Amino acid sequence: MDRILIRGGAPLEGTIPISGAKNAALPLMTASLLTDETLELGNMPRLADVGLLLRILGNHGVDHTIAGKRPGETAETGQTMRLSARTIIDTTAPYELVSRMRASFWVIGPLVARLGEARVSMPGGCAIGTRPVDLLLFALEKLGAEIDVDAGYVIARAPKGLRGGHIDFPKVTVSGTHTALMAATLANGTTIIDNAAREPEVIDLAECLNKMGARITGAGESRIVIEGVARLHGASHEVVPDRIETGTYAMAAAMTGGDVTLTGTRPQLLESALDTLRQTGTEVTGVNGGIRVRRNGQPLEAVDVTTDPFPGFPTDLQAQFMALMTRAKGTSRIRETIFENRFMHVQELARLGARIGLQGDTAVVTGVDTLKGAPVMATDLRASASLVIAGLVAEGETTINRVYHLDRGFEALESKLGRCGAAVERIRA
Ligand SMILES: CC(=O)N[C@H]1[C@@H](OP(=O)(O)OP(=O)(O)OC[C@H]2O[C@@H](n3ccc(=O)[nH]c3=O)[C@H](O)[C@@H]2O)O[C@H](CO)[C@@H](O)[C@@H]1O
Ligand SMILES: C=C(OP(=O)(O)O)C(=O)O
Repeated sequence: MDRILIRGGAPLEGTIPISGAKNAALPLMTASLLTDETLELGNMPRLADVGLLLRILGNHGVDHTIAGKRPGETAETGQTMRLSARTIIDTTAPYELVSRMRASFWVIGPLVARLGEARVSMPGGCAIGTRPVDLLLFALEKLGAEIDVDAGYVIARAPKGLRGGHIDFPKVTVSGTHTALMAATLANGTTIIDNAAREPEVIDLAECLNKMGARITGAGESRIVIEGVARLHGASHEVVPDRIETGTYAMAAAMTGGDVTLTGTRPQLLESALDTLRQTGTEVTGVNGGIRVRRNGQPLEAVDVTTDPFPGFPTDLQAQFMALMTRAKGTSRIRETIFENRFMHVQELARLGARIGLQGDTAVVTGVDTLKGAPVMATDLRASASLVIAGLVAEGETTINRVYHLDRGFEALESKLGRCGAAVERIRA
């Protein structure tokens, strides 16, 4: 297994291009199942999760091509992918593939909407929590699907097609909202989603679906209305910039006392996280085509944070912010409200000398003057990023094991950090 070796100490200085969002790319790819025409997706990140979803879609009969390099394209810039689900050859998504990535379960909505049936393995829990799919199934049932669970598979059937309905989510869920949106586009009649997730990735999916001929209004608000249509057609869409990658490098710049411009991204995608960063004493400004993050000499102030659905502080930046707070002046309380077990980075950060105590859903972080390099283990995707951020300022060498977690969601991490002066190197197994 590959490892990442970091020699801490250098402030990050320079420009980092931000990739297309993993968490938009994945649902957009599953949307290709809704039409027999070609869906073209630009600004697609090169990530392990994208590769795995291609395999899952391929199993259903989706053909794909990845456009050759365009002028100016580098390993750090997005690629263009074309997906064609002309004929669906299999409506089953097998355990072997679905168990490796939760988002692969999301094929269920498009499959049942277009073909009237889907058989998808239960995704199971993961390191950050149990992550049930009850609300996705609740949404499909509201649209008239019959749901059975047999031998670890969810079977959704709607032989006469889905019909519009009222989906009032008892809890905000991104995966539930994606599923409801995709399924309702081809349902007969009008669907109202209440308490919908408002994340930028939901807006991106809705915009792409509308380009494919769907009739969706209100994405980005708590109520989304979908007028069902008989069929969707091909379209071309650019994936929204990755706000989590943006926030991660913003925190890395703040941690190292550097000066970094993040290009190809927008402050509006992560206002809450950027405001929090400003409260730490970091200068954050919108610049033409990106965001500049600078901290020169001033100490980091401790700031309390609670994760929340968008527009709140994202759970996917909680670990990275915790890493930042390990070096702050004073004590920061970080409360996680979305996932019940998203604190596995705590013990790994402690190996580097961080002082963090856990009180139920809250981590209490007391800033220390120095972190010291050590071997650490990546436990999940964003936890891995927190170890990178800590490693960038730790004295000596930090080796991060189980890098495959990072490869799920951070495109070209070593070269993006390396071009800003960080000593980060991948040791291939
Ligand atoms: C691939 C992707 O886009 N992943 C993101 C997505 O995950 P995901 O879409 O899985 O997260 P959800 O918003 O659905 O989950 C939010 C909360 O609702 C719960 N829940 C969800 C569905 C359900 O049927 N029942 C239920 O109880 C979850 O366990 C969790 O506690 O949104 C999360 C919240 O912003 C992010 O952390 C993930 O990075
Ligand atoms: C938790 C994440 O992804 P997933 O939902 O695919 O596990 C994430 O992107 O931080």
